[in-house]
Amino acid sequence: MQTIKIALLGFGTVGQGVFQILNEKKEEFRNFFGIDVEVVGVLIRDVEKLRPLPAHLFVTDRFEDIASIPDVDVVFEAIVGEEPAYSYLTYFLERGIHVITANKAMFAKHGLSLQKVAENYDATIGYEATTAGGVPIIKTLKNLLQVNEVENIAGILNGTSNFILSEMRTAKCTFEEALQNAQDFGYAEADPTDDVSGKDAFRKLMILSQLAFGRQPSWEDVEVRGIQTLTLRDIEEAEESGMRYRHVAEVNITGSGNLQAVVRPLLVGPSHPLYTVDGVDNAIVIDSEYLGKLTLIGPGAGRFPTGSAMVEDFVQVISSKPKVIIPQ
Ligand SMILES: NC(=O)C1=CN([C@@H]2O[C@H](COP(=O)(O)OP(=O)(O)OC[C@H]3O[C@@H](n4cnc5c(N)ncnc54)[C@H](OP(=O)(O)O)[C@@H]3O)[C@@H](O)[C@H]2O)C=CC1
Ligand SMILES: N[C@@H](CC=O)C(=O)O
Repeated sequence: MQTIKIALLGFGTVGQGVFQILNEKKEEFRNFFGIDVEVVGVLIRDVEKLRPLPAHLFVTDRFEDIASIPDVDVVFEAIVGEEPAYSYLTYFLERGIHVITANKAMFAKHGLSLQKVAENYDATIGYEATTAGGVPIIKTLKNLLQVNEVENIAGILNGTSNFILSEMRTAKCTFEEALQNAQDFGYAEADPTDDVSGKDAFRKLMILSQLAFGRQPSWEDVEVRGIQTLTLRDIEEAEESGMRYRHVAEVNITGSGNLQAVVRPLLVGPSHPLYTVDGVDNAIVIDSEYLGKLTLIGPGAGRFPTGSAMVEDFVQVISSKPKVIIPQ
């Protein structure tokens, strides 16, 4: 049986989710695809940290160690920030190694360039997990775009912000308490300022814009506001008047072909499609030419939803690339 060798970059919330799912699905990979899946190396930053990893598994803080493992087929990347992630992924793609990433800070800026590298070297880059956690927004948009022009995308793209707003409203906790809970659940970014300032939702919106419209608006033209200034009183007052705060990111194309985007807290009423979306869920409303409005809702962050999105990309890679699975 053929063995697919995997390297993991990052072993935090997301990396651990991927590792666990790959292990739990070993039998299915054997039965359905006729492959053995083996994690051959894990890159982390701090080798002193205790980790739930088998003792025999190769763990290192040196990229060169991972890069020199022979015959790696697929790399999962779940580290933090633009660099060194962009350089690492370029390195693998240029060697024809398939890459699956959850790193939206890197992908919003360098996604297009990485996709070109992947194409040039007959490799694949999967990025479902960069946007809306476990919600299959990237594959849905790709499908839809085969027939439709997209006109507008609007949604809740940051699970931490939605979780905080929901906790403040339902459990009456303070912003700080709710944020601490989101961090404890593994929803928040390493630097949660990115979540509550709207920056994380903005990056995801740019990834969606690139896919839906083939381009992004100029970043400096996009108004980006987060939820960090909302108080418990603001949220209570909204509730008293039958409204709820949602953190909404939106991009649309105008009649003259310009892109307009905005990221901000919005007051919505009961008839709004985002009114009932609570907790860590994300929701995206796509308005397109023939289909009209399609709404996707589901877990927008966390170990297993994000890990699942990455392993789904992996299945896509192994089932569509003949050079990964050599037909028997
Ligand atoms: N948490 C979530 O729900 C989601 C996260 N993401 C994205 O996935 C990525 C990972 O997130 P998450 O797992 O939550 O983050 P964590 O902080 O939990 O884990 C990050 C992991 O990457 C390692 N790491 C960080 N920087 C480097 C580096 N320069 N070189 C080598 N290893 C490094 C860390 O090593 P060490 O353990 O030694 O510190 C750690 O194992 C991020 O880009 C995030 O934006 C995407 C969707 C959802
Ligand atoms: N911090 C992010 C994680 C997923 O992308 C979020 O809360 O949405």
